[in-house]
Amino acid sequence: MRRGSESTMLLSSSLRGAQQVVLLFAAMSLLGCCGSNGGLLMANAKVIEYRWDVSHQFKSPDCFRKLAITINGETPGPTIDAQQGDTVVVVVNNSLLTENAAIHWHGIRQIGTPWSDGTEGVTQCPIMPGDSFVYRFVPGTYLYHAHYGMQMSAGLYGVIRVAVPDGTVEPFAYDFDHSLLLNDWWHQSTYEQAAGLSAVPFVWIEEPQSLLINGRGQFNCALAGTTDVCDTTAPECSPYVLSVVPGKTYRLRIASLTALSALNFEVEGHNMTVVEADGHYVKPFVVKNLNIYSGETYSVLITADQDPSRNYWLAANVIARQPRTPAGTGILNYLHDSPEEKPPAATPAGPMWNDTEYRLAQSTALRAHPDHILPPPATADRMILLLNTQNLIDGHTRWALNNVSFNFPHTPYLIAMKQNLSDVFDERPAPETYDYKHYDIYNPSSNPNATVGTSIYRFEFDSTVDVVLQSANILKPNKSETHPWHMHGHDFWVLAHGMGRFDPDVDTARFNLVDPILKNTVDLQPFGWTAIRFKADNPGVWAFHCHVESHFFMGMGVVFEEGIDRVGELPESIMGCGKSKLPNRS
Ligand SMILES: O=C1O[C@H]([C@@H](O)CO)C(O)=C1O
Repeated sequence: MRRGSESTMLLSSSLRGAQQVVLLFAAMSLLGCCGSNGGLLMANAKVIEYRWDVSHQFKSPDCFRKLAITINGETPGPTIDAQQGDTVVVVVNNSLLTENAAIHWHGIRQIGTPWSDGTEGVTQCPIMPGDSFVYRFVPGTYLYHAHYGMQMSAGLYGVIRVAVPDGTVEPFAYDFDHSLLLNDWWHQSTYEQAAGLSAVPFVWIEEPQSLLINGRGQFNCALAGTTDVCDTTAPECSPYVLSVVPGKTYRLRIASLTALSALNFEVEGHNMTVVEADGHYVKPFVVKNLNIYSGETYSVLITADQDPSRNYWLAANVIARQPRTPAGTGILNYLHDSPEEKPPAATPAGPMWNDTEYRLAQSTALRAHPDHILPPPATADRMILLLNTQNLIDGHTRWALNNVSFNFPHTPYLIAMKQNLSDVFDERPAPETYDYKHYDIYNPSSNPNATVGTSIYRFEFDSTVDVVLQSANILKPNKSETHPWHMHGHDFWVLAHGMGRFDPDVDTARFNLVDPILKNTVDLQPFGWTAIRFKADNPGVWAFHCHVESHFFMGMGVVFEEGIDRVGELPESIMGCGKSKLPNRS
């Protein structure tokens, strides 16, 4: 079982160089080894080194030219391909001319290496020259992306695939393995977007211009008004083509790093069997359409068993918000002489965007694979209710949890706590609940004011915590939104989803304690609630936030701490900003 079988990093880097940060990942053995500070590399373990140069480049992923943040000139960046037991070394050269960077390894739990999580303001200072980090991987499908400002939607992202060790059999079989990374894409720069979100009056980012499949989309250049910046014939924006051999079975690792959009993905004419979610095996179930929220990964199996005399669409459609973006398309290619030949059918339109019941049905269908169930503790030591609201603070539109909108300090919490720095964050406990008996989730709040805060939730080490996310009406009447919540440093059990107001006296009876799936990202539906449980067993400080980049930017997140006294000496490499840089740190 994956939880508890991870072990601690064993390598550190001696590499140093101007503008370079060295990231080391050690994927440790699952096979019964390793206490919390030990670790053996598997007999056939490899060290895989990646050298990444992060820079601004003009790119045209959807045919429209725009400044993007790239890795080695590309967006998405390279796929990290490793096998459990391998050590992955990523040497990052920060060539952004005027910006820092931070890269979060999304889904990697960082047990024993909380400083390696890559979250600016929470676990580390932004990437500075000469830093070195150690990371570890467990098998599954994960993601990496910027966790600094709004650099994620500028293109700084990619996929991590960790294969099981040789000789380990997965609970399903396939012939080929492909990754499909889904993104949404705006033509406005993220700097303009951030300025608008912070402005009074508020300027919303609106819906994306395009949806991308593996970094490729097709914007209708006629709408751009000028051919100087938009060229539909640019090879960069030709559709992504997945070529298949009739009769073969494909594992598609479908991953979403959208900045805003929830998506529905389908392969025209082909059923998909869902077998993995967020790095955990699921009880297989068949779908024609897959809902996927930002920060989630799924593996599905498809068999190329359809009429081989034509091609088929790969299609992603916006759901959960009124779509103003055409489908993102690619081609499933049976015709090896004409890989880009358009399929002879209309682009799949996906389900109704506002069919919440349909989305809820998929979310509740996700169960742990019968042979890979790790049951949750039967009871929790603490329950936190988090009311998600949109608020006005001094005229600014913000998101808040229990009326506190998160504003993270630029001295990372992890460093502040280990170094006993004072005045970095509000040390009063963050609010545990809200007035759930009386709060009307179906109407805009009668008092939209909230406060901005930096307080956090502190857990007793190894305790069991339930968090219930409650969504509510936004500032406008008759509207509530969908939020994908992502937790750093942990996988959590998804105990239940429900519609309406969560009542702890009644709804805890609905918790699935038998075969809940472990995930790191979960959807919260409009006017609904989602209950999760986790063990506070990973010493460190961890963000838990809405994975909609603009919502996190507008305060939609909280911070958890557990076992800070068990965190070893911090590597100097993570320090180098804010108060932690000062020689006199008290
Ligand atoms: O945070 C958001 O702000 C807008 C809207 O609610 C206010 O214009 C929107 O759709 C969001 O998701």
